[in-house]
Order: sequence, then C-alpha cells, then structure tokens
Amino acid sequence: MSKSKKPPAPKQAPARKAPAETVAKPDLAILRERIDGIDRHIQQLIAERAQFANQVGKAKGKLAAAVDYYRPEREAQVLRRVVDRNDGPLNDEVLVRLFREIMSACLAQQEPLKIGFLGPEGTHSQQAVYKHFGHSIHGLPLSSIEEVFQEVEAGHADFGVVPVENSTQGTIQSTLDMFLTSRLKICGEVELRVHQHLLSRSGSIEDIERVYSHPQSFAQCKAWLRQYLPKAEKIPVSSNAEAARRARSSDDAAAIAGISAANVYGLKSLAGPIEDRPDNTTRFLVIGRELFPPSGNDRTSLLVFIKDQPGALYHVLAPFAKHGLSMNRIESRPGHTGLWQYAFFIDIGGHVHEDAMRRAVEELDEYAQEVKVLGSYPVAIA
Ligand SMILES: O=C(O)C(=O)C[C@]1(C(=O)O)C=C[C@@H](O)C=C1
Repeated sequence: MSKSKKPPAPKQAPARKAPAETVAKPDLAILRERIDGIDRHIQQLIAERAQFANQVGKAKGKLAAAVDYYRPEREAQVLRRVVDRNDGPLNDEVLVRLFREIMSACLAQQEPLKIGFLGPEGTHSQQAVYKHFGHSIHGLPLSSIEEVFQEVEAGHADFGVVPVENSTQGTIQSTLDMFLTSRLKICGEVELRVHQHLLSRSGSIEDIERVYSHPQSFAQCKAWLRQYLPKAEKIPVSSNAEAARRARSSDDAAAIAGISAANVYGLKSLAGPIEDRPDNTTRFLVIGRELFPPSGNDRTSLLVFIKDQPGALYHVLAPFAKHGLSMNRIESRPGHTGLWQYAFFIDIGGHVHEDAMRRAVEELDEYAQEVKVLGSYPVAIA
C-alpha cells in the first residue's frame, strides 16, 4: 500500500522576524483547554470503538474462549493502516504501540488472552509479549522454552512467545529444535530492539566484582565488558531476569539485563545501553494451535526434511524461485529421524493459502521426505 502524504504547502515569502518582545507566547491555559477537549473526544471514540469490537465479538457467535476471538491478520491490517496514515509528529512505533493497546483492551472485554513466555518477570521475552499483544493480557512466566511449548500444547496458555534469532548472536537453536517434533503453529513474529544495561543495587561501577547474565547477553556486550569490567567474574545464568534477581543480594554484584528488570528487582542502571551493536534486535515467534488466514503481507515458515544427497539444496530452493517467492532465511539442522537426514528451516514471503505458495509447497513435497508448514503469519509491524 502506498503511503498517502499531504501535498507540500504552497511556497510563501519567508516571514519577517518580529522583534523579540512582540512575539506572542502561546497561552498555557488555552492550550490545555484544547488538550482537554481532544482528550474528551478521544475517550468518547475509544468507548465507541470498544462497543463495536464487542459487537464484532458477538457477530463471531458463541465461542468457547478468548483465543477464538483473536484475529492476528485483522490486527496486522489495522496497524498497517495506522502506519500508512502516519504523517507525524509521533513516529510509527509509538502510534502502533498506542493502537495495539486499544485493540488489546477491546479484545480483553471478552476475556484476557493467556500468553506463556520465558520468565521470570522482566525478561526481554515479556517485553516482546507486551509489544505484540498489548498489556491487557494474562502473562504466564515459564521456566524454559520447552515449557512454553508444552503449556500452549496443553491449552493452559493460548499462545506462547519464544526467541528465535538475534541480530548479533544468530539463531536460538533450542527454539528451532522444538519445531522438529511439536505440532504447534507459528502465528506471528515480533522484532524487539534489545538494549542491555548494567544493573546493580550499589550506585557505583567500581564496586562490581561479579556480573550475572544469560550467555547471549554476555556475548552481546563482550567489547563493553572487556573495556569497563575486564576483571569482574562473569557468571552465566538461565535468564537476564534471574541475573537481576541474584544481583540484588549484594553491592559487589551486577546483572546485564533490560531496563524493565531494574524496575521489577529494584536495581539501578549503572550504565546503558551497553550492547556492542546499536541495532541489536531479537526476533521472537508467537506460537499457537492453529493457522490464521492471510493478512496481505505474510511470511511462511517451513520445515523440510531431506536426504543428504547431490542437489538437495537446489531442489529445496527451485520451487520458490519458479513461483516468484522470495526467501528470507534458510538454515539446516540435523533431522531427528535418521542419520544423514537434514531438516531445512525456511522463511519465505507469502501465505500458504495463496496460490503461488501452495503450488511451490506441493512441488517441494514431491521431492522432500516431509514438508511441515510451521505457520503463515503477518510480517512484524514497527
Ligand atoms: O475485528 C475483529 O475481529 C475484532 O475482534 C476486533 C479487534 C479490534 O479491536 O480491532 C479485536 C480483536 C481481534 O484480535 C481483532 C480486532
């Protein structure tokens, strides 16, 4: 969709600058009155929107649970329109966040969604949950990526959010490997800019003798640690939030974690952001029990099992090229069913309900031992 921009204002002769004393200052009381009026209007519109969303819920019929009302493809369309309409001054990310919260609250009128994530409270996974589902949800902090899959499979959680790759550190293999055997589907993706901080209960970096963090976060801050805390002991733990929990026990300990862990565990940020690359981003997948319809800008993830033989990779790639589909990512892993059998994880632009993708998958199916559609889901927004 093309972004409709306002036409440029007609050129005028530059206004002559008035002497300083004659420039009229905006009247604070008048401006606040305008803001009050706009707030009244926004509130009225939000209430009206919530009523319509409630009616949409009723139009869907008597459904069993909140998860049956959730429509990620529709939410993606709503948010893309927000981005298309945006002419500032707020940026796309901010506006998407606001509208996401409105939809989250509208959906929670039925019942809040239950979302499992790699806990405890304060992890980047929890931030990814809020970014994708808004705050009107019931978050379930779980102790491992495996447990997130199990809780969604068992129906105790409606969806799960798991990290799959980081721009600095690469793939999170334990997540990919879960898909080798899981029946769950990928229903969405979230991209989160990850900022790391050095957190401690003491106010000073000179006191720090031990640093706790997840191995991935240590790796993201390697150069910074070498420069500023070369002598401190680095202790790997299961999550950044666990690191923050440990760091609160003494003044000579610190954790590398997101700033939200500082609030949860009562710590101060001694330095941050401290990640070596300023564009450090983690991609998360939303996992659920069903496949949703196309949103208009989707990605499909496939798992293709293939024997290690000449031309294997060519046969995997050829059908997508033939049908004009672009591949974003391909990664091979040893399969789970036999020696020298390989599994390719592939991400391609498009949805399996669309013709080109359906045909490409059918052609691939003839050659591969097994093709598993892991999911077709809206491309991450802002
Ligand atoms: O359009 C729908 O199907 C709705 O239920 C409404 C709405 C919204 O607030 O816009 C709410 C929840 C869904 O996940 C998608 C959109």
